[in-house]
Amino acid sequence: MATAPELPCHAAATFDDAQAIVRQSCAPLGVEWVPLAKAGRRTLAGDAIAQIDSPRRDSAAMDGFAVRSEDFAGDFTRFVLQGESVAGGSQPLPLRPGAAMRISTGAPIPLGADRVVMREHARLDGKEVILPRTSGKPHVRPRASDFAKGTALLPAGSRIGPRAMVVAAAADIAKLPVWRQPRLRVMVNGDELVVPGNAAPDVDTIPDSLSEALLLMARQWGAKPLGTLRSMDRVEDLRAAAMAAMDGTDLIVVAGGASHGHRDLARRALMPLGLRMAFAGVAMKPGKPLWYGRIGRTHVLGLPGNPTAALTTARLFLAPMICALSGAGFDQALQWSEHRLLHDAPGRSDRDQFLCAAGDNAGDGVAIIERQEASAQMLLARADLLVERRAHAVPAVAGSRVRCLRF
Ligand SMILES: Nc1nc2c(c(=O)[nH]1)N[C@H]1C(S)=C(S)[C@@H](COP(=O)(O)OP(=O)(O)OC[C@H]3O[C@@H](n4cnc5c(N)ncnc54)[C@H](O)[C@@H]3O)O[C@H]1N2
Ligand code: MOO
Repeated sequence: MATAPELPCHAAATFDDAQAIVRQSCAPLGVEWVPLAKAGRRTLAGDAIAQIDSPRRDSAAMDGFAVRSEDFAGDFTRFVLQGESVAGGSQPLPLRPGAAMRISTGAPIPLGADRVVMREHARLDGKEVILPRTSGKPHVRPRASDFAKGTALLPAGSRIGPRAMVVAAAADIAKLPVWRQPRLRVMVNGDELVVPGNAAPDVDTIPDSLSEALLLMARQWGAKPLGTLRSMDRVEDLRAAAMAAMDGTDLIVVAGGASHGHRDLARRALMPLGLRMAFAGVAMKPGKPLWYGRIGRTHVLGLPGNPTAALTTARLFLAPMICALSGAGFDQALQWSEHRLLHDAPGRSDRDQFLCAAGDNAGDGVAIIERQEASAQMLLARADLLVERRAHAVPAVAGSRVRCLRF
């Protein structure tokens, strides 16, 4: 890791350098075994292996009658009824020649039978049943025809969502090896900040609009949010908050206090705790004050205080960090896609820009939102994409394709 730059810092790193530093610094935290019920949204650290065959035995695919195909003598044949096989029942006796066994979907097929005639095609007559000759599907699911015991059903690296959960449960897996979730704490600082819902009576205050959003983003990308610590604009306050934040935490996100103001104290407060900086300042817009370092094993990401800048940089840095720490891989959160610009995008910038934009619902069009102020917040209500405009890029005309990230 690079050594701590002197304060005040300049926009030291390029966006690509900063991404490379963070990518290299964030390795998966370790493996733990969790019960299936706790495995949702976690990332597999090893393959999920089938513990049983599915189906477990040759089974009926329909409710009806199990028969031998060779017993059919004409278009309709009369069979003697021989007991019943039900789902959850044990293997029935072998089917006698000329007999039909009542059977339900999922029930084991008696030895000798090779076909199930559906219930709705059968005519019962006392202790016998008259069945039509059918040449279609035999309605038998052979043992292990879905998967066999020992098969790797979900590869390491899969995220457990509802579909994977069905597969793991069907495989009779009790516990899964998953990567440990990074435990994350948010620190916000500012004398002006109050818990949302408490600002109205005092014009000197504003709602803390970042804490819950950052915790939510963290949870969405696979972290275990531990909560927020708020502090006033005093070094001692911040330091006390940071000491509390360190406890059992893998990743601290500090929002605000990142810039050059004499009250922007975040790094100054954390230095005596052993903070080692990797970069402070990135040539990007928004996000110039972004910084990253470590205190021991704890990662510390410093976001600019301006809310849209904070959320944009969190999407570009925090989300991939969480994915990397939780075994899903840094790039899991950086799935760029190309969209068609709905208007000209003029202007060259000397910094890489990541602009709030709105996709059109119908196609792959995207419109950059006009007022791009890092302190603005209302635009986030409709900014579902970030458009990348690299430094010194030539102006883009309507219809050209731009790289975008889901925001
Ligand atoms: N002289 C300079 N001034 C500024 C620079 C610069 O390079 N030189 N950079 C500007 C940029 S870019 C940004 S972004 C901001 C970032 O400043 P800080 O990270 O130090 O953030 P604060 O000063 O603490 O706050 C800035 C602004 O954001 C509001 N804020 C902070 N936290 C929250 C929160 N949790 N919820 C809602 N709003 C929050 C805070 O009230 C301030 O209005 O600095 C520029 N200045
Ligand atoms: O870059 Mo600041 O992060 O523009 O608002």
